[in-house]
Amino acid sequence: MEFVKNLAEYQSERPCVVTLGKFDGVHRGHRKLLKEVRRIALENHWKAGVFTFTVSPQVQMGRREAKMLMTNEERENLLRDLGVDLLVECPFTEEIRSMEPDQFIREVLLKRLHASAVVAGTDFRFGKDRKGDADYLLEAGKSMGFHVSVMQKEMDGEREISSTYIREELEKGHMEKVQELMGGPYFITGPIIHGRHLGHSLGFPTINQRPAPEKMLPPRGVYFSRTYVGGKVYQGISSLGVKPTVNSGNEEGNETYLFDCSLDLYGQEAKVEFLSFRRPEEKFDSLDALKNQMSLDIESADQFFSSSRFSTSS
Ligand SMILES: Cc1cc2nc3c(=O)[nH]c(=O)nc-3n(C[C@H](O)[C@H](O)[C@H](O)COP(=O)(O)O)c2cc1C
Ligand SMILES: Nc1ncnc2c1ncn2[C@@H]1O[C@H](COP(=O)(O)OP(=O)(O)OP(=O)(O)O)[C@@H](O)[C@H]1O
Repeated sequence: MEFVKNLAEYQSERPCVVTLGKFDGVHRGHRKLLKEVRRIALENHWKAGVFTFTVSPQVQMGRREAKMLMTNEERENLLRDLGVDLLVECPFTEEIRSMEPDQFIREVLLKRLHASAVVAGTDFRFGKDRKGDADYLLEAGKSMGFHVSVMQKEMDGEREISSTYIREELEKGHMEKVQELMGGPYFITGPIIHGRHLGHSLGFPTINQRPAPEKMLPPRGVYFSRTYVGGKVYQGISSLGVKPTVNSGNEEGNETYLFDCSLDLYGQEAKVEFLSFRRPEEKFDSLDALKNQMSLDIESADQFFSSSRFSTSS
């Protein structure tokens, strides 16, 4: 996949079919557009392109409402896996914000991306003050000679699937619903770091991760999870939160007890999928009480994996 960060210095030689937007979470609605992009690209031997914006972690730090379902890197990796050939990640600068729709089409879509086709949802807006819409794009396509596909919104019953809808469900810890809307489980990625090494003495060693500051997290608590690390997949149980029983700090982290794993995994990248919420995080009076609860959690995870559709995937 070609990855372009500096649009001003880029000019595609080959034609492309492109879809545009934030694509946070790369949900089922987005996937519908991407499928159409791939179809058109294959049919015409064009590049399958996505134009999106860089989300600045600095701007978002500490602003809960601005948190993202995916980091830029997670989105990039997923788009690559979904068959995107060209990803343009553009900072949301004043220059871009103030472009009239016509100027955006000529300068960005035609000149820089060499777009021969554009794919968008019915509510797509672009250009200064969001003046450009799907109808504008269709008209421009006719007069300037590029194809436009406007796709109906993918629905969940009466409600349109959107990143906003998924954020609402994530805040409630409805992981099954989030998975259904996204088209895959909610996950975090990051290196395995050192914890306080208490896990071994408790009898439940865990891998520790610190999620990216801009990453939106489900409620603090215990989740049945699946982890990809070192080329393997493990079932397990994760605890997301601040560990109030053993910690006085407020730094949020994720700990995962992997079933059937005794490897040293420090420093490796891991992807942890949160499949189902089990219970909220608690502050226990003693380590023994915490340990008893962890045993119960692990028992319930065994049941979850043997009775659920995740039972065959480890
Ligand atoms: C299944 C599971 C449930 C947990 N639940 C809680 C909890 O409710 N409250 C809490 O303070 N810590 C909880 N923890 C975190 C433990 O406190 C933590 O794993 C232990 O202290 C080891 O930490 P360390 O890796 O930093 O050594 C849980 C951990 C796991 C694996
Ligand atoms: N449910 C959907 N079905 C089909 N296309 C969609 C759907 N949701 C968004 N799109 C289209 O995907 C592109 C990118 O959408 P974008 O990520 O900006 O919006 P969104 O998912 O609705 O998020 P938000 O809730 O933040 O507005 C746009 O062309 C948009 O119309």
